[in-house]
Amino acid sequence: MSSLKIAIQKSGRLNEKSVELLKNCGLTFENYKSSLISSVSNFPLEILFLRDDDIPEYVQDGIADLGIVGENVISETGVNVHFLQRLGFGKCTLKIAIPNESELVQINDLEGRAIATSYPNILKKYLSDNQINATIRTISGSVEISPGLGLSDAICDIVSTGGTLKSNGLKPFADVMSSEAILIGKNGIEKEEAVKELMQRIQSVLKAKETKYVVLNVKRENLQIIVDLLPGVKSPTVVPLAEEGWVAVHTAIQERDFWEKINKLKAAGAQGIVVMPIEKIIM
Ligand SMILES: Nc1ncnc2c1ncn2[C@@H]1O[C@H](COP(=O)(O)OP(=O)(O)OP(=O)(O)O)[C@@H](O)[C@H]1O
Ligand SMILES: O=P(O)(O)OC[C@H]1O[C@H](OP(=O)(O)OP(=O)(O)O)[C@H](O)[C@@H]1O
Ligand SMILES: [Mg+2]
Repeated sequence: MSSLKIAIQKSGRLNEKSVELLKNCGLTFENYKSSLISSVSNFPLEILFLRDDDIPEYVQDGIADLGIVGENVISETGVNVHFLQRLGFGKCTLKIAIPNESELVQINDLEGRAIATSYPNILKKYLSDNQINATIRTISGSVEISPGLGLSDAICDIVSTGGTLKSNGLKPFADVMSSEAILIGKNGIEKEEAVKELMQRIQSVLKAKETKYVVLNVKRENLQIIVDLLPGVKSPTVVPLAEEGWVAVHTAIQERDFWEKINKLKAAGAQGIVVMPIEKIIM
């Protein structure tokens, strides 16, 4: 069987999580920083380590079959690729930001102003959708320093914690797009058996990540309240404890419901609650 090729970021914000995801899918490969291509020994896949800006076009042109890249970069390059899976990491927002002391109040106030960005195409579309004429100054990095240097009145760049804006005396002004890492494929690749297999593995890893395994002890008389709170993947496993009248309940709960459920479980008499990560969930 000929190998598929997947392009991931060589270094930077998405590299570590992309490698971790592929390893969690059971793929075995060398991850030397110096090698730009690595073969997976137990799956028909080669990994190309690239600058993230190049990944969408490599996938569109079929040089790579698959890629992991930020939605922002896909939009900026305007490629025609297939979105296979949102991956839940690399979450950020592309925002317009202005100096703290700026007199701009609403987005229409950007009319006639200069905005520095590494995302000229996304910004151009945003401005045109909002019928604003502004000058776009394209720079490739360290965008946040440009208002301080007198190069622009505003910036359009990626924000996550907001720390970089703050330390450069800027404040958020408008949200342009939200983004996360996406698995993309060249058109038609989703029909390949190996891609289906890889997608199934990725989905089971993602599903496991958002779920926790919970074990707790409860008096049998309170069991029904606990079972009602914990539907589990199918239904909870209930096993008797050595101590008469007590049972252990094993189940899975969604990470997002975690604290709310844990407090309700404690209120319902649950004791010795142990919460564990899950590696994979195969449905
Ligand atoms: N602060 C952040 N928090 C979360 N995700 C981010 C953050 N900054 C960037 N990202 C996401 O990670 C992607 C890669 O960011 P990074 O800063 O590593 O890009 P880069 O410097 O252009 O890398 P390359 O050297 O590959 O061209 C971005 O396109 C975006 O999707
Ligand atoms: O809101 P924050 O959490 O501060 O993150 C935002 C910063 O993160 C990204 O840069 P990165 O640190 O990846 O460096 P780079 O621009 O050199 O790629 C982005 O370009 C912002 O500058
Ligand atoms: Mg880049």
